Amino acid sequence: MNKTVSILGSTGSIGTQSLEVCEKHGLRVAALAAHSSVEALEQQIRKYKPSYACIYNEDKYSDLKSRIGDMNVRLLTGMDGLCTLASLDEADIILNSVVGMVGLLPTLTAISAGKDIALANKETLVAGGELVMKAAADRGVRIYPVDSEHSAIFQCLQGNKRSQLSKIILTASGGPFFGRSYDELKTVTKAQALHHPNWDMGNKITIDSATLMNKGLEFIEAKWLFDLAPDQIEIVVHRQSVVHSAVEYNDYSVIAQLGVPDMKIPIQYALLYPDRVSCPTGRLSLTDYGKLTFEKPDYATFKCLSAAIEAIKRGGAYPCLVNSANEEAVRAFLHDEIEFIEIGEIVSSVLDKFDISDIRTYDDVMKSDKAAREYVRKHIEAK
Ligand SMILES: NC(=O)C1=CN([C@@H]2O[C@H](COP(=O)(O)OP(=O)(O)OC[C@H]3O[C@@H](n4cnc5c(N)ncnc54)[C@H](OP(=O)(O)O)[C@@H]3O)[C@@H](O)[C@H]2O)C=CC1
Ligand SMILES: CC(=O)[C@@H](O)[C@H](O)COP(=O)(O)O
Ligand SMILES: [Mn+2]
Repeated sequence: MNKTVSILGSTGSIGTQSLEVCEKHGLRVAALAAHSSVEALEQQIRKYKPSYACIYNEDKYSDLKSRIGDMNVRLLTGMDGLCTLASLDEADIILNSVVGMVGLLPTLTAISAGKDIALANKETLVAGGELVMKAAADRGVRIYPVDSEHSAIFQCLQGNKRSQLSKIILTASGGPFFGRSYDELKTVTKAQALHHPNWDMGNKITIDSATLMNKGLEFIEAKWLFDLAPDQIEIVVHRQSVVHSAVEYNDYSVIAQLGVPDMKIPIQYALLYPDRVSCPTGRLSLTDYGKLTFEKPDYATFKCLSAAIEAIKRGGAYPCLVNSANEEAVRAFLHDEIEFIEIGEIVSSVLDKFDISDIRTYDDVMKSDKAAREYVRKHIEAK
């Protein structure tokens, strides 16, 4: 497996698991990037000896630079640095696992450079899905999904005709608050929201799972990755996170992908596609689970989910607006500025506050992003 990988977001949940996969299969790590985690990035640079590293936060640059003075690595910073790592000559594939729509420009840069992408950063496709998919098609670049549900769908498509797909079944764990009423959600705490039943992930996506915004983002991500109409996507709550998603074909045969809830499986499939070799994880024992359950989501209680679906049905800038509003609302919740219940209120209010506008360029995305964030910040300050 002599592939070379550039990892954006290497100190996070996906990034560290990707490094385990690289180590297990002898993939070379050409580049590592983080936002501010100087110590963790220093350790990774010492261990993996990349040619390039990037610390996005410019205030952390000199600290990291002095720590790694003895290492033969080119250290960069800021968005220019991140984009350099996204388009490295020596990388065969770029793994984008930064969090948030800040990952969009590196994704577009990787595509311009003709680099295949293993994409975990779902906000990229939510904010700029049409731009990304068109650019990838024009440049002949492959986007391998890392998100577990999208990897499952991608796996279920192998060996079948895309033209004979009738719909996909996108599974959702339901998060820590599945079954709670709207009133019950008013008193949940940050610690409870950060406790996902099945997955150990970064804070932002863990909150998204609790509000079910994650499933809304994944609905939009699936629309773009697999060229689906919204009515071809059915969301099913499956509490055990063993069936990672499924595809129904025209003959009503449904093909699903199953496995233990461990991101190393989809990460490895994206990095080593189409090879299937031993993964550093456990085996699935269906008899240990005994029972797998499937239920309908509660769209009225989990307002983020319905807002995201409405946004992609309306199209234009709406998916970007709900995503950016969510990023700001989650940031505020994590900083104890708002309550959990307000995240859904804020995200859905965006649909009434902004008129439809087109997204034709990266600058259009950034304008909508700025407008949504300003709106949310003012809303929170005015409280
Ligand atoms: N975790 C999971 O199991 C899954 C995650 N995803 C998606 O993958 C992405 C990453 O999630 P996750 O790993 O959980 O998140 P984490 O918060 O654990 O990690 C985020 C990583 O991105 C880095 N980062 C953030 N912003 C920047 C930036 N501007 N420039 C460079 N690096 C940056 C962080 O650095 P630092 O440490 O310095 O902050 C960190 O390394 C998200 O989009 C998420 O939705 C999808 C499916 C599953
Ligand atoms: C592991 C992964 O892919 C996450 O996106 C996961 O799906 C989150 O679980 P939820 O189904 O609770 O959103
Ligand atoms: Mn997922």
